[in-house]
Amino acid sequence: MYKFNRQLVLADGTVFKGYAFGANTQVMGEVVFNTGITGYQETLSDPSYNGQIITFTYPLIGNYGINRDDYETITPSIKGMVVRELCQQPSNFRSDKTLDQILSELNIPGIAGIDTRALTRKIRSFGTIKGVIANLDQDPAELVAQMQNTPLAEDQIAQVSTKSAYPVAGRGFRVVLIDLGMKSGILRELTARGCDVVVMPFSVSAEEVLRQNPDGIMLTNGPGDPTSVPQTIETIKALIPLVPIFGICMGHQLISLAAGAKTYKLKFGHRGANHPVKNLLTNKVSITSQNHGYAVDIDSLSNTDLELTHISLNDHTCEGVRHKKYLTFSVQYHPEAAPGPHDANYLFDQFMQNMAEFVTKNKQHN
Ligand SMILES: NC(=O)CC[C@H](N)C(=O)O
Repeated sequence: MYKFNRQLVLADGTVFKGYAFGANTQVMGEVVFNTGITGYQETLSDPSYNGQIITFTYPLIGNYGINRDDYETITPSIKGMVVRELCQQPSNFRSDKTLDQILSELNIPGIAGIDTRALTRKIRSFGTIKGVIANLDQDPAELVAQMQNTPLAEDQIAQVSTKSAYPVAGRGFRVVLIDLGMKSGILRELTARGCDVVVMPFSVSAEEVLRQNPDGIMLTNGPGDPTSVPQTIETIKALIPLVPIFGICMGHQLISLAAGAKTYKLKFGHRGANHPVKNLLTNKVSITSQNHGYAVDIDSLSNTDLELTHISLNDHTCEGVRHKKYLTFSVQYHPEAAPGPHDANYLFDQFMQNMAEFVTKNKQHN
């Protein structure tokens, strides 16, 4: 029989004992749960999870291994991983290492053998909560005191955004992508449509963006509280009347704030690949990939030039908006669909159409 050798201690003093995998290091983070049945590689490498400890509700994780292609960033920055059962013998033709191996290499600890149903029910009832993954010899009371004295990081976007601008050349529309913690899938969807992308840091000014002579602006996903980047909100405010904008997740929240709406923190957020969203313009429902802890306040949209276009069918929160006058729209979920499903991929085509309309109207060359 294996012996317990690691613990997950929550800020309210609850202790879950389990088995160590991944790196042998102690971490603190916000404990959240993800309801995807597959997609653990995309999830562990999604920069929007920066600083978080992810619990998977699906009971077996690691069964198709880790492959070369499915990373969403080169340097994953989750704090830790909590699973019910870890698979150490993956079976898939693309697999080249185990989940245990990659987490060791990335210096990220995991804990297995946890009653993830009990943990998830707790988060659902009381909300997301701080937690520590530590070896069993650490005193839980001391860990709780440490958590109380350590606030969660406030500069999360700065931690994961690119430090300087770089081009990803193409022959199509010129897109300035403001990197708030970009998932590679967003770049993949733009380059698949031929876009000539310039990736810029979150702190970029409107003048620096406009100097690239963009046909459109892409605002990506990103970690933490959307109100923590006031200068990015100012940049977006200045750009909305000038260039078509497409926002995803954090990008959606920042467009809404720039237009005068409000955001708030959800009790336990939406994380998974199975969230139903209704498009109010077409009455169609998409099954979507999601990862967010904040949301746009629907009531606050009434004081803005934005209109509600999508809602969550689980809790009726805001899932998308568009501008009444300008070619700006955004969604709270992930149409780049990594790990899938692909229902909402059409939104990238909508962005291409908006850029075509803008170029035809405003950029007729002699
Ligand atoms: N994936 C994202 O962009 C998430 C946005 C924001 N960090 C939230 O939790 O709501």
